Parts: sequence; C-alpha cells; structure tokens
Amino acid sequence: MRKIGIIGLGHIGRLLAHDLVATDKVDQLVLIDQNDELVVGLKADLENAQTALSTRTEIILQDYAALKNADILVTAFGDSSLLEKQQMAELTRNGKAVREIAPQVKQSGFDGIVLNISDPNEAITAYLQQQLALPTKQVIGIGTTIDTARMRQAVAKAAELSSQNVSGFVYGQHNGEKIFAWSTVTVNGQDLDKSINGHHLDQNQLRITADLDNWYTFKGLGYNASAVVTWILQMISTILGNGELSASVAIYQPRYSGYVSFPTLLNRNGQGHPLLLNLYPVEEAAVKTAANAIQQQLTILQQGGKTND
Ligand SMILES: NC(=O)c1ccc[n+]([C@@H]2O[C@H](COP(=O)([O-])OP(=O)(O)OC[C@H]3O[C@@H](n4cnc5c(N)ncnc54)[C@H](O)[C@@H]3O)[C@@H](O)[C@H]2O)c1
Repeated sequence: MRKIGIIGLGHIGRLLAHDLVATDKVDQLVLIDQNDELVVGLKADLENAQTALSTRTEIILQDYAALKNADILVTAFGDSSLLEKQQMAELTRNGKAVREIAPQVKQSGFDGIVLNISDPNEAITAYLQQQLALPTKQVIGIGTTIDTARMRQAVAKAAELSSQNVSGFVYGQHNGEKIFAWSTVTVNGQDLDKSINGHHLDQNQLRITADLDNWYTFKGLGYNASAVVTWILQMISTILGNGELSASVAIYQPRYSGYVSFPTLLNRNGQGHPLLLNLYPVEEAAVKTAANAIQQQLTILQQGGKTND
C-alpha cells in the first residue's frame, strides 16, 4: 500500500493532493493543515473528483498518528504571501511551524522519506532533519530543483531546442546564493563555449532569462506551484519505484558539514550518491559561501528565531 502525507495545503499542497489522486499515485493520503475548514473542503472536493476515476484513494484528515507507516511526507507549510515583502521572510515563521509539527510527526513513529518544499528551503530542511531526528538521507528539500529546471529551459530556448537536451545544475541556496554552475552545463554533451545549434549563448543573459521566468510567475499568480508539484511527483514516483532520478536538492553534504543544494541521485531510500562534478574554483567557493549562509539561518532557527538585530 502506498501512503503519503502532506502537511500544508496551500497552493502547492492542494495541487499536489489533486495530482496524486488523479494520477493514482497513492492508496492512502493523509492531509494536515492548521486550517480545519480548508482540509474538510479539500477532502470533499477530492472525493467528488474521484467519481470520474476508476481508482480510489482513501483520504485521512488532520491525523498525525496516521503518518506512522507513511512512505513519504511532503511538507509544504508556510505563508508564501510573505515572499512579496522579502525573500527570507518565512524563516522565523516556518521555524516556529517546524517546532509545532516535528514533535507530532516524531511521536507518530514516521520513518519514511521527507520531501520538504517549505522555504527558506535548505535551512528549513536542515532544521526539520534535526527536529525529526531522522537520518539525513531521509530528509531532502526541493532546493534548487526548480532553479535548475529554469536554467535548463533558458539554455534550451536560446539554443532553440527542448530542455531535455540540456544537462547541468544550479547549486547553493534556492532563495539566496544561487550558483549557476556553468562548468556542469552541456547541451547534448557540448560545452556552452561552443556554438550550439548555430547560437552563441551568453551566460549573463541566460541567468536573466531563468530568473525572469520566476518573476513573471510570481507577479502574475502571486505564487508558483506547477513546476514544484510536477518535480515532486517525479521524486515520489522514484521513491515509490525502483528508479533513480538526478536532481539538485537540499541534502546534507559532509564536505560543507551541513545542508546545501547539491546534485544527487534520489532512489527508494531517499538520497543516493551525490554527483561530485568538477566545479570551477569560483563556483566551488560560491557553494561554500551558500553553505555558510544556510548554516547562519539554521543557527537563527535553533535559537528559536531570535536575530541579533
Ligand atoms: N523551494 C521552492 O522551490 C518553492 C517554490 C514555491 C513555494 N515554496 C514554499 O513552499 C511553501 C508552501 O507554498 P504555498 O504557495 O503552498 O504556500 P501557501 O501560503 O499558499 O500555503 C501554506 C499552507 O501551510 C499551512 N500552514 C502554515 N503553518 C502551518 C502549520 N504550523 N501546520 C500546518 N499547516 C500550516 C497554511 O495554513 C497554508 O494552508 C512556502 O514556504 C513557499 O515559500 C517553495
């Protein structure tokens, strides 16, 4: 039996719940949010939707104990409207949420894989791992997965190809020190310093295009959800199946003694082998800077959200 929990049913959580039910990825779905009316409404809506399906998902509401034998827990709590004010505005707010949520998850005996979406992603993932006291391989954040996807798309658009032809990763910190690691980026095996499909690609322009995609989505919708949910569904399929997926996710990296967004393989155990690619020294230094910034945020969270200013 495939069992998944989602904590936080805002833009992301409710779209994910719908997609899991509609694509028959889950037998039991545990839905938890601080807003009781929201979860009751969502359950009714999803059950109505199932009248058009030949599959059935059992939906369980507001029951932390039901997470005990869940395979995966997706955390998508927060208040994404705060991002309009400041990129890191959710830090202390979501730190408090971790202190409310983690003891209840821990008490359930949950021992599956956590996929964290809540921001600031790397620091909240690290804090969740500490508060849940689960092995680091089992607590993964979406990290710079979407930034990586946007980078690949920017390259693909400029080269007039589809993004499946592009490989490479964005490292570091999703809402902060993002490192577009050009040393890792290739188009069908070709480096970017060569002409690609007749186009000479300008890295500065590519970065602007990738960031603009995020800006347009946020300005138009006030949130972004489709890309995140689609990638999380891929990760869920990988964890529940036998495959491996490479993604730049928030993982514990021993070489930085902490969490940072770093390319790695995901598999049924959660985090598999990290991809140790040869970065340019300047990229390597920037990843270290990002890891330090994440560590500083983690320290703020560990102190209960109190900053010195
Ligand atoms: N890393 C990424 O790529 C990425 C992309 C988009 C959004 N995000 C982040 O994901 C999170 C969710 O985004 P969203 O747009 O769905 O947010 P949202 O504001 O629409 O919804 C958040 C939900 O979490 C619930 N919640 C808050 N605190 C809770 C608690 N203590 N216990 C239970 N439920 C709680 C709220 O009631 C709300 O329903 C945010 O932190 C957002 O910044 C990350």
